[in-house]
Amino acid sequence: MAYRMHTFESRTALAEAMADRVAAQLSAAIAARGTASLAVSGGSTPGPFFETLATRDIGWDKVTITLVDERFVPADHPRSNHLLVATHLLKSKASVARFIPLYHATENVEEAASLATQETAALGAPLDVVILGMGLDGHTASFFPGGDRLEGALDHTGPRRVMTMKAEGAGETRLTFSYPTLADARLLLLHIEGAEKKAVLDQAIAGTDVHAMPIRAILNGAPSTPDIYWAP
Ligand SMILES: O=C(O)[C@H](O)[C@@H](O)[C@H](O)[C@H](O)COP(=O)(O)O
Repeated sequence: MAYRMHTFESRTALAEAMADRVAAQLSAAIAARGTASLAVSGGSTPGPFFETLATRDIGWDKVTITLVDERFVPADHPRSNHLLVATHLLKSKASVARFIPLYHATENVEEAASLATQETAALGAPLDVVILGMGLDGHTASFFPGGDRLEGALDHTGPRRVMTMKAEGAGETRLTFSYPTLADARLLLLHIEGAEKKAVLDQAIAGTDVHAMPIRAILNGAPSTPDIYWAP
């Protein structure tokens, strides 16, 4: 396993430190290449961090934000990760950032995945910053244990794409970047909070079966060494 652990006294301290780290990486990308790319996860954890990041004074007009994964629901649906980002991140100084959604109101989810693959290809590779979360089942992005396309999603030599994923623990059908797009980010972060998530992380570190706990594919063998940010 290769990772760097960053532990904080409080979730506020974590949000401030991670916002500084992400802002610095985005600014460095803009200085080096004129633009920056940021892919974020959804769920219940990142909201306060998004609010903090949105206050950072960087060249947000040169930043494109997208999602690590998305539920196949429209942007006005309460389970939408696009809605989460629009509410908590595309505001304040970050309101001028460009956003590329993964969801498209297409006939079927495969068409939406194909459109999202085309639209996000413009971000180039590697992405500058990828922020992952982790579920209590050890999933990350939409790499769920038992996912119908988990094998293809985790293929280190597979195409950089947005693909569909169905799994018992996922709720709606998902749209998710594949492993190659996420795992070689210039800055690869895993943001988890609480004692339960720490126990799941420890369990993931103690084992090797990536199908049982897909987060292991990030902790072990990712081209980029992930920085884990954790607070109780
Ligand atoms: O769409 C999603 O749900 C996320 O992208 C997903 O991968 C998330 O990071 C984990 O499920 C953790 O979610 P919580 O922060 O809600 O625990």
